[in-house]
Amino acid sequence: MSDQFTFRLLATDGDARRGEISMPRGTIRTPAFMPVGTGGTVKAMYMDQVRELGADIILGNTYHLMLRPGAERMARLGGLHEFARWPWPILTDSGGFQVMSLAQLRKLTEKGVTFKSHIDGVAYEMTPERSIEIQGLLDSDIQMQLDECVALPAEPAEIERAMELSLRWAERCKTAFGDQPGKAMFGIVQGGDIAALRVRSAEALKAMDLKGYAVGGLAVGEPQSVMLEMLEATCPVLPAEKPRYLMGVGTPDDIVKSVMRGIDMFDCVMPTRAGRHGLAYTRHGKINLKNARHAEDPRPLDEESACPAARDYSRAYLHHLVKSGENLAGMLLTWNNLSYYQDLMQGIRDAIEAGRMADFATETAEQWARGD
Ligand SMILES: Nc1nc2c(CCNCC3CCCC3)c3[nH]c(NCCc4ccccc4)nc3cc2c(=O)[nH]1
Repeated sequence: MSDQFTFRLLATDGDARRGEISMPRGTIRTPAFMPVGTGGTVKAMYMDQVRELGADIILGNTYHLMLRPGAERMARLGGLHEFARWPWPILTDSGGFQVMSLAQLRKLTEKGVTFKSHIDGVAYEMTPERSIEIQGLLDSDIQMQLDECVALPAEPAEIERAMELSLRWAERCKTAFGDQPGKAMFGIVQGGDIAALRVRSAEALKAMDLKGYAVGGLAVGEPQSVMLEMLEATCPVLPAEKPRYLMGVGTPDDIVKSVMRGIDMFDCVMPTRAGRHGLAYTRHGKINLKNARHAEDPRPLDEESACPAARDYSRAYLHHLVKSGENLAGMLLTWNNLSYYQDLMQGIRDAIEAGRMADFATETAEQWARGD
């Protein structure tokens, strides 16, 4: 059977890449932003709205879904695509990052991590093998290896230990995943803020000949400059013909700068979480609709947007909804924010094809700085 997971480079502009991932469930245009659908839902959105905004792929969360409704139950219900009515590609994180940030009483050993559910205190063990098994039960299209991500700043010895453990877990995940045509398992580069460890991690993962590579261990408290330096150290080592996914990133500015250093895929809770907290992302920068200055502003967020949430509602109305705690506030602002992020990605893809990524970066930064 011909390989059903392919990545094609369509254009490059400096280190920026315009590409396309083809999978049985659909095509992913890169650079891509992947909306986060933690518990099988992109919060405050209907799935067909998410699709209409231009999302080719969404994220699911192994940690949340294994706790509720449960991986075996999800499989009995036909898998996550059927459950959530999203027939296109889904990428699932391995759960390790969420365990370390959400679960209680975590114990990490060579074998894996044991923890108690933050929902009902039930004890679980997550090993590389079980993480891949759960992602398979969810019928995930792109599965992430189980890894250990350390928060920064951290001691070099600690960063090295976690990086080397993650490499051993990558081997175990590769073995557990086996050969699943049409699906992919991505390795995750670790190494904290130490370039030499990043290079060692990337070289070792490259030797495993995986279908794609994530850069993890970033957006965990380090300055943007350090994150960008780590990308400059890591991306040149990764195979050019495989996709690169920067986990948990980020703001529009993070995304533009990371694309220019060779990243193809992004995920972040920012646009959805911020939307539920009254924050709007627009071409002119971030707007906090809680602020009283919007109370009588009749203008929409962005009259040139194709998204009704950005074009048809006054800031005064959005301010009212936010102050009143209305559900519609989170719905409209999430709709606006995801629309803005997908428009940003479309702008980036067009700019790379036109060989004008540097100009695009300058223009967008000027617009954000202008505010309104
Ligand atoms: N396996 C793994 N996952 C990581 C993640 C989770 C990515 N989103 C997963 C989705 C799956 C479902 C939920 C999320 C990260 N997220 C961040 N930063 C988020 C920073 C942030 C925090 C809050 C708001 C905005 C940004 N760094 C990350 C590093 C790693 C990593 O090394 N390994």
